[in-house]
Amino acid sequence: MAAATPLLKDELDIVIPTIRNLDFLEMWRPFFQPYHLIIVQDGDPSKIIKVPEGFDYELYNRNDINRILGPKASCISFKDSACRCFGYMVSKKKYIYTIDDDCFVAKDPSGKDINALEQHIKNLLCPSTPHFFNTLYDPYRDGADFVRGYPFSMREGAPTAVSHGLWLNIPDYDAPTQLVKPHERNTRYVDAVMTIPKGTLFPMCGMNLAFDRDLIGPAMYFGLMGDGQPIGRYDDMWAGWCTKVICDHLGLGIKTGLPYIWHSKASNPFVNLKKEYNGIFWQEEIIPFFQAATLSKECTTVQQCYLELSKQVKEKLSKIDPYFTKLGDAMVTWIEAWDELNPTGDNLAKLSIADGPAKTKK
Ligand SMILES: O=c1ccn([C@@H]2O[C@H](COP(=O)(O)OP(=O)(O)O[C@H]3O[C@@H](CO)[C@H](O)[C@H]3O)[C@@H](O)[C@H]2O)c(=O)[nH]1
Ligand SMILES: [Mn+2]
Repeated sequence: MAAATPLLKDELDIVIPTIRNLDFLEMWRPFFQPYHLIIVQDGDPSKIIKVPEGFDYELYNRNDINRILGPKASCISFKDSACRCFGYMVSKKKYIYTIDDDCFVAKDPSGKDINALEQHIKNLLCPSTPHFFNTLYDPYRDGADFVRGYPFSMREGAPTAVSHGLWLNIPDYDAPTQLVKPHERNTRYVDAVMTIPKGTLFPMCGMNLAFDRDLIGPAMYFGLMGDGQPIGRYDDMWAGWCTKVICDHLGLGIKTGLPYIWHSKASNPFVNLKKEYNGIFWQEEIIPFFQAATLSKECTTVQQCYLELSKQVKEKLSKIDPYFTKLGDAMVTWIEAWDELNPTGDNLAKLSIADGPAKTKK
């Protein structure tokens, strides 16, 4: 009997930011091999990244990013995993899964390998419930449903834009927490997927993340981080806060919980503290900004929402630090670059990327 075609095989790209050889793919081969990979090589572009045989991929290094985006490449971070968002921009697929190269296949309590990609796809393909919390968690999962008192008029749910997975072993802690709890490991496997309620922000981690690129792609800008910037390790957080405000405005859902991956390596907490330092103070003002952010009803596309948000960032956050003026401008550049690489309607003909990625493997 012919093997089943993997779910969304030709509709999903796997985006991996990296500074090292991608041996970790060997463990993911059973789950990832059928899919196309977009590898975003950070750091020194002259370094050769080895990719195991048998994977279909395209690889972009900094020279490629500069060649493809020209001056707009300034919005893509350098020497920070935030560079991964370039992969979202160049993809032509409806769905994206992004994973760090120190994340491996985890096992569920029965000892079975977890196909994280398959669970993310299930999360994305069924609705979310941002407008009314279901106390039995995801009502669309086998063995669950809406509980008594859940309005029948709301049981269709909302389209799911983001699936936020979690991590066993090394938890995604900030540097201060990691410094005081260096040996803490996450051993708790919680068998739940839940929708983050409308009006509630959350700390989005880019380590094990999937999203519907058609629904929310332009909001997944990972900001200006790393080299030359006063902040790092707030790339995914920034994208998550912008994305949640826009999802709430557009009536889209974000889920968190399963699947788990095995996060194998803790990065250096002292290095991380230097990267996070400003963010730890700034977020005390950034969060109230996003909590209060509203978008006008004329904003009906992600791009329109994002551009309106960028104006508010410059108006209301620049008092914290001039960095937010730069970030607000970079948010505009990101949208311009996104629309240039992803033309719709009459500007389709304008597309002329000099040539494709430096390296591809079919
Ligand atoms: O300069 C860099 C450093 C790393 N990368 C690639 O990015 C990911 C994450 O790197 P790493 O696992 O070393 O970092 P963590 O602290 O565990 O990552 C957490 O911080 C978040 C980002 O700020 C990240 O999403 C979290 O998982 C790896 O694939 C590295 O190869 C890079 O591209 N450039
Ligand atoms: Mn890591």
